[in-house]
Amino acid sequence: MMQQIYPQVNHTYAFELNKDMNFSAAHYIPDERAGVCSRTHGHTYFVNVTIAGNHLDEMGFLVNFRDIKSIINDTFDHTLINDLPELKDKMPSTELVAKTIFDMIDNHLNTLPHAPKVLQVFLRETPTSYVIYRGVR
Ligand SMILES: Nc1nc2c(c(=O)[nH]1)N=C([C@H](O)[C@H](O)COP(=O)(O)OP(=O)(O)OP(=O)(O)O)CN2
Ligand SMILES: [Zn+2]
Repeated sequence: MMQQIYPQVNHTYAFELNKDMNFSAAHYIPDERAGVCSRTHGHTYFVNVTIAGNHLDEMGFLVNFRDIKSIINDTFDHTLINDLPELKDKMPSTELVAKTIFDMIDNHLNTLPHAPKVLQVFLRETPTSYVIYRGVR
């Protein structure tokens, strides 16, 4: 799909996992300064999530790739992002969608006893526009 090299995160964890995926969704930026982007339009978003940790679960997984895909697709695929409760009262910009994905993955990882960490969410909205979110450190 996206066989692409993403910007790397410096860390000292023993394991690093990356999951690529895409989802289709519509949005609009409800501000006239956004110009044509204030009209409802669609994208095929491309996502790369970077997760790291020092310990694995009983299956030898840092985290199940399929769980990461489900968390994102079940929320965003074939939606109007403006209507999602996850972005209530927020603009559905690439920046805030990337942060929302990061926070959703972070919440899931915090339920796992071996405590992997999400380090980076790369979100491409168009062939020429993408955002990276790494959380507040
Ligand atoms: N900082 C941001 N700027 C813009 C966002 C955003 O989320 N964050 N979003 C938009 C629009 O939603 C639009 O979908 C993307 O804009 P743009 O990159 O201009 O898309 P194009 O395909 O038209 O880009 P070209 O390089 O001109 O082909 C706007 N800005
Ligand atoms: Zn857009």
